[in-house]
Amino acid sequence: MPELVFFSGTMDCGKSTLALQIEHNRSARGLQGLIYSRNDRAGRGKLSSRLGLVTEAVEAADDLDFYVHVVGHLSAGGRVDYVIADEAQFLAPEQIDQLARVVDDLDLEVFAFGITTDFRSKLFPGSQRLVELADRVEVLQVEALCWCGARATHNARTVDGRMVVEGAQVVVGDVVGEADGPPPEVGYEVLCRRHHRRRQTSATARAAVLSPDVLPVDASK
Ligand SMILES: Nc1ncnc2c1ncn2[C@@H]1O[C@H](COP(=O)(O)OP(=O)(O)O)[C@@H](O)[C@H]1O
Ligand SMILES: Cc1cn([C@H]2C[C@H](O)[C@@H](COP(=O)(O)O)O2)c(=O)[nH]c1=O
Repeated sequence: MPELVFFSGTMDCGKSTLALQIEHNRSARGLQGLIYSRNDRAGRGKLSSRLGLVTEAVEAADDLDFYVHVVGHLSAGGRVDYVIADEAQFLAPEQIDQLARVVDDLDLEVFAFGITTDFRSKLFPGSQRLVELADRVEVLQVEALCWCGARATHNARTVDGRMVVEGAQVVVGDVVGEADGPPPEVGYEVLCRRHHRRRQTSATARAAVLSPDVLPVDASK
């Protein structure tokens, strides 16, 4: 039976890479997929991975109806064996319902990839609907790590290097590492829950080590 599968995880845990691998393995066997993405860092109409691979994709704008689009493709004589939707957290809940309809009414596999929660650790509406509707939710096997070495489960946003918990839900950007030079205006860092709650990024942890007189943790939190 075809399924709606939600591959979820933090930023930078390999979701887009897996999407490209699923696409590669299926197309190598002569299957044809429709690939969608939204707000990919590489630009409109792209699905890109940090490993350097990139492929063309249909940009899933607000007004795209997935069911109508797939049916249109089939009606025009196109072949569709499966559907891939990357950056699915940015999709509207109704678009997730349309993906479920593609599975149920067109008998096609749908693989959706996205982060579950935003920088405030709140569900994205698209991810919430995926958790509600997916046949399976798969957590990526390659764990992203917090600076402390624990499994990263949360996404932090930094503005000018400082972690923030207020702002627009959607700001396209990338994770920034210690070797990446001065912080960009808006960056992201994956953290474990403990350090997300304490708002301790790698930069603040480093600063605390350099200033041992400063107590690192507010015990009331
Ligand atoms: N230089 C590198 N060498 C090996 N693996 C890398 C390198 N750069 C990135 N990666 C891998 O790629 C992953 C990010 O892949 P990507 O598909 O872009 O993530 P996501 O879509 O989840 O944000 C990293 O977690 C890491 O495993
Ligand atoms: C946490 C968070 C992330 N985003 C953006 C930043 C990136 O453009 C994407 C995630 O892409 P990835 O391939 O999973 O790294 O989402 C956002 O807009 N708002 C957030 O809170």
